[in-house]
Amino acid sequence: MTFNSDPIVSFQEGAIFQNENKILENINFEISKGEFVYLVGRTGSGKSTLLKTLYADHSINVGKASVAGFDLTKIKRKQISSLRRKMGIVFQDFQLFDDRTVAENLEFVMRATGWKDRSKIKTRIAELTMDVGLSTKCDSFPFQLSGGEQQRVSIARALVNYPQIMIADEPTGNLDPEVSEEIYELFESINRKGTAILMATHAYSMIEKHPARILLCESQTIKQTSIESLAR
Ligand SMILES: Nc1ncnc2c1ncn2[C@@H]1O[C@H](COP(=O)(O)OP(=O)(O)OP(=O)(O)O)[C@@H](O)[C@H]1O
Repeated sequence: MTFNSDPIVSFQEGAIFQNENKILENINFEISKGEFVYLVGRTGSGKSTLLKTLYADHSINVGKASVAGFDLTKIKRKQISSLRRKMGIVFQDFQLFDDRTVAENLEFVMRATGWKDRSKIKTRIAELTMDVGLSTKCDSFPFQLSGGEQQRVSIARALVNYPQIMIADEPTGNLDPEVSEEIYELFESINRKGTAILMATHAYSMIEKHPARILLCESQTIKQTSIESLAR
């Protein structure tokens, strides 16, 4: 049996621009399959731009950059949906359809990504809502849910197609500490089942409680750091 140990994310000498402005350069890092990695850095340091680059919402033309086997420097528009099917994306502001129930929010993404069989869709929705602790809320609308529950729906939506990596951009930015703790625990349980996670966050107290490798956006590049250096 051959074991494929290629990293899920790999950058070599990458540089990312916003129009003609350089946002990040000398980007050199890898994320292994199944790894949990934090991305930290001051406001405006380039975290969101890096994450957008990973899901091909922002282009990269300098250096080497790949995610889940896709070369981001060469990716074609028509390949982007295949790339995104290998990743789950979670935002700070949930981005749910307010006029659809939890089940309908999930079904919408499933149908948009090629799911057709009614009974398979139903079974997957039951699994997903169970995995994120929302089994009893399938028929609720987002406005009937707490912020933490809404974020659980968006995490379930990101998991629909069994992603190899989840990209989360400040997923607890709108949540209080107690609820944030539950969301971190949920990400940890998803990670234990084998999905890599790259999470941008400002919540150092959460990193202390849930340690993992930390990448820092600083001085227009990406460095590896530790919670001890950040706390100084
Ligand atoms: N659409 C855009 N057009 C022009 N400049 C942009 C755009 N988006 C981001 N920038 C600039 O790129 C730089 C990096 O922004 P980015 O949003 O990636 O930072 P961030 O680290 O995610 O910040 P935050 O923690 O506040 O989310 C900033 O200087 C920002 O002003």
